[in-house]
Amino acid sequence: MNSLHRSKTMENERVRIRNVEVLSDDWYLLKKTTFDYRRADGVWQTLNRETYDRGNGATILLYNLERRSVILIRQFRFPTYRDGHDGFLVETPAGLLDNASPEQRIRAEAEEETGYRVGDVRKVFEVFMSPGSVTEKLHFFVGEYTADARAGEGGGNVAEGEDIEVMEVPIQQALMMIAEGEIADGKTIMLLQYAQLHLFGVGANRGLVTDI
Ligand SMILES: Nc1nc2c(ncn2[C@@H]2O[C@H](COP(=O)(O)OP(=O)(O)O[C@H]3O[C@H](CO)[C@@H](O)[C@H](O)[C@@H]3O)[C@@H](O)[C@H]2O)c(=O)[nH]1
Ligand SMILES: [Mg+2]
Repeated sequence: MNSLHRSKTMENERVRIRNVEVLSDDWYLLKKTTFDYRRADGVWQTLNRETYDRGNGATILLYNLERRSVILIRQFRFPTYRDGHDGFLVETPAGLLDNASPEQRIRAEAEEETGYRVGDVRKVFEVFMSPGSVTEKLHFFVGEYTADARAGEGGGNVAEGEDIEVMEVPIQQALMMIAEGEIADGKTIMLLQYAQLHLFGVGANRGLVTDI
């Protein structure tokens, strides 16, 4: 049978959970699960997998068609601080859902991190960003901003250690930053490429950043 036509139930029958061990619950949840997995040839195999569970999240690209610009943030991301990287990442605003709906959460998060009050938002993807180890599903949005929609400074929550720089960047420059490795965050690259293809509407067929 073609893999596209397999039902979810049939696929679930291929997995039997045997044991779940919590390795750490200090901040979020790191678990080790032992399960039996039925391989494509029908043979059962026992596997162990660690999963890191921070819940789900949402992110948004704020864009302005007239100014041909986007809002990006820059912040220190400790896990990336190694192997020669300084740990400062240029990203789209994002936050964990904490039991709120993705749309509700991304509005609040965008304003907290960038200061911009967001009007209509559109959902564009729902994606597993690191499916080998992280349980999180990330909800992707785009929304227009205007200069007068800046309700505050943004910057994030100081008490939680957030120290966020807000940048208005021309779309062309943002795309160049991907090409040059200055933007190295998956969600941000996905949203900027979405914007290149579907929002700013130039260079879609040619795919060259210089065409924008
Ligand atoms: N004490 C402590 N605080 C932590 C820890 N890990 C994260 N925090 C704090 O938890 C807060 C989470 O901030 P959010 O803005 O809600 O989330 P985020 O870190 O920006 O995550 C977003 O981007 C991620 C990367 O793309 C996404 O994975 C995630 O879904 C979300 O969209 C931050 O204040 C951060 O300092 C930790 O281990 N210990
Ligand atoms: Mg955040």
